[in-house]
Amino acid sequence: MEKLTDQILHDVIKPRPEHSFKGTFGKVTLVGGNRNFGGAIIMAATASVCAGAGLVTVCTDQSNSGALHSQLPEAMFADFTNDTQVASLVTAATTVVVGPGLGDDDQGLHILKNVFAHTTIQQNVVVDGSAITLMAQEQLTAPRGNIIYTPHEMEWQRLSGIKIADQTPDRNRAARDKLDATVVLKKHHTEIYAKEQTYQLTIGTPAQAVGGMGDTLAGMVGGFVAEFHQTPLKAVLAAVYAHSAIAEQLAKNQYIVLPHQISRALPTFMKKMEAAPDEHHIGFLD
Ligand SMILES: NC(=O)C1=CN([C@@H]2O[C@H](COP(=O)(O)OP(=O)(O)OC[C@H]3O[C@@H](n4cnc5c(N)ncnc54)[C@H](O)[C@@H]3O)[C@@H](O)[C@H]2O)[C@@H](O)CC1
Ligand SMILES: Nc1ncnc2c1ncn2[C@@H]1O[C@H](COP(=O)(O)OP(=O)(O)O)[C@@H](O)[C@H]1O
Ligand SMILES: [Mg+2]
Repeated sequence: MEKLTDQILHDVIKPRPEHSFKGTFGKVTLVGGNRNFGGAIIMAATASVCAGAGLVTVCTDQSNSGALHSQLPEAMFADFTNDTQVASLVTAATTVVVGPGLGDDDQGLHILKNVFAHTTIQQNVVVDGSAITLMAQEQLTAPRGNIIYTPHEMEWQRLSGIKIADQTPDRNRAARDKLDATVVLKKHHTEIYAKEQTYQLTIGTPAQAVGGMGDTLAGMVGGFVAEFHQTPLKAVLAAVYAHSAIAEQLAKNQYIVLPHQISRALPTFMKKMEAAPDEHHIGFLD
């Protein structure tokens, strides 16, 4: 297993080209957030915006519209029960993030099937939270695209059939190979199962054990793969690393870290990381 270092940040986060516009940095469509879990998709969208995705649209329950706009005016809103609109927003995206707070009821299933029917082979598709649970429960076929699953250990148990206690690297890799996708297995020292290699995060803190932390990671992964689309796997690895690196910095002075604080720290963090390694100092929030 290859241990990730902050080199991955320097490999991925580069100064932005002068000749660019929002379209250069990808379009992310996020789908999730039912009446009860609106915060999940707002946190995910906040992470995508703060990571630097060019355009971000959120398909969610109508009741979340006001909260979304007041928290994140940079994002656009669509009603996730409008199948036609969701289909066209999914098709128009370069990256789709589906699942945070979607819910595993009939409404969530209907929306997920509509999303899965409209992704394309060129897109990155981040499948998180309820979308993973529904896929496992309903034995749904994976959608088209570069699929990135971001399960926690229980979601991975549901998707892979491997009980948490039996989730060894060898078994996880065999399950990944069957899925033919990138799997970000979230836990203390998250493991990333990619086609050729397995990577391990050796940073991160229990201060991250807070609801919404994974929703934020899903949005960050979506934002990074949209923005750094030339190197999608490295973008995933950099997002996973940055998420915990920022959390560790905040945890120096905080007992717990709020997920949105990670997102809000991203622009400053990324500015420090665009410089060559010897030009930055590690206390980037100082
Ligand atoms: N503010 C919000 O709106 C929030 C919404 N959320 C959404 O709620 C939905 C359900 O997700 P949940 O994960 O809460 O529920 P799940 O039922 O999918 O998973 C939680 C269960 O898994 C077990 N578990 C075992 N190992 C675990 C591990 N390493 N990490 C996490 N759980 C582990 C827990 O004990 C618990 O029984 C998702 O769509 C999620 O995005 C959550 O993210 C919490 C915050
Ligand atoms: N003790 C811990 N040490 C390091 N990271 C943790 C710890 N607990 C949780 N995390 C991280 O927090 C996130 C939790 O994801 P998830 O359970 O999906 O949260 P949610 O669905 O509530 O947003 C993952 O990225 C996981 O690696
Ligand atoms: Mg989650």
